[in-house]
Amino acid sequence: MSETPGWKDRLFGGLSKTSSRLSENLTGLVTKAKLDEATLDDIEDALIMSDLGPATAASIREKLAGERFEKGLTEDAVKQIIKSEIAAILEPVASALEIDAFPRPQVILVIGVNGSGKTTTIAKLAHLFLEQDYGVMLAAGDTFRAAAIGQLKIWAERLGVPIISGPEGGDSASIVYDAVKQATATGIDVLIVDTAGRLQNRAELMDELDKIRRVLGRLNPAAPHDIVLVLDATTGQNALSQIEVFKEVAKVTGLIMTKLDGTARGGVLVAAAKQFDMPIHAIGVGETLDDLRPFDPEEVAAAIAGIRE
Ligand SMILES: Nc1nc2c(ncn2[C@@H]2O[C@H](COP(=O)(O)OP(=O)(O)OP(=O)(O)O)[C@@H](O)[C@H]2O)c(=O)[nH]1
Repeated sequence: MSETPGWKDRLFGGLSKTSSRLSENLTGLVTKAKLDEATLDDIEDALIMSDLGPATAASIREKLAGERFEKGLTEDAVKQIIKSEIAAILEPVASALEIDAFPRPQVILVIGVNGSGKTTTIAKLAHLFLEQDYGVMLAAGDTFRAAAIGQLKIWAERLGVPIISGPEGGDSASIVYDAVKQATATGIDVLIVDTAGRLQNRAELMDELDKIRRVLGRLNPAAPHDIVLVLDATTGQNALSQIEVFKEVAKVTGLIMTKLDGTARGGVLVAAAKQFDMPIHAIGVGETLDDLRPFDPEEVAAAIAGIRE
């Protein structure tokens, strides 16, 4: 897939708050010629304060302790090690959403709490698939609020893709059923379904998703193919608790982390990768359609560490 011009700028620009915070936290720590235990402790604390999570911070500390730093200790040398550790953590989980379902369509359910960036992410995903020449359809399965349905319709119109929707308070499962039928009949490759994000009521959410699964299963036993959880990076550690809960309640198959541009807490992406062995499909670094891409672990690690080569 061709890379959108400027993606690297968006990525590095988007993650600049995170990399600046990391830099600030490290400033002054790396002035000594030797890394003693106290300095290592301070660096580990700085990494935890940068939201990378205790496990990542400990593994970077271990790496630093094992280095000899023959050319003297510089902040850049430390950042290089942080970068390669982050890349090694992101590598196994970075996994683009592939459209390979047969029979078509591939059904992607998108879940996430209100305000997480779910609707915008659906539009960005649709844009990404359209760029790859796939036929895309949207389904407004989050019938809880009229505004959510309206928002998705506006995106569908802007993108020029069909959308199946129903009234506010309507039955999500029947909307999804209609959407799959129509998508199948019209040769759509990928159906992206907006679903409810009511974490407040787990039983209700679980029932609703179970019902969608049952109804889908009648048309295509393999559907839904993907259940993608959208997370707002600005919520920091709270994003991690959401993964914990949604993983159980909604059988999430992969993650998308958005709003990495709006926060100095982008390290939470790394914490999520380390803590949960779950595919991370893409990241969002802004509000426009081009601001969401599958990511290159090396590049994201460099952007978080603040090293642009
Ligand atoms: N800065 C930034 N803003 C984003 C990103 N993704 C989404 N947003 C913004 O976040 C706000 C909420 O996004 P929505 O897509 O409406 O979120 P939602 O989860 O569907 O929320 P509800 O409609 O409230 O349920 C909007 O103003 C988006 O433009 C991102 O990657 N970066």
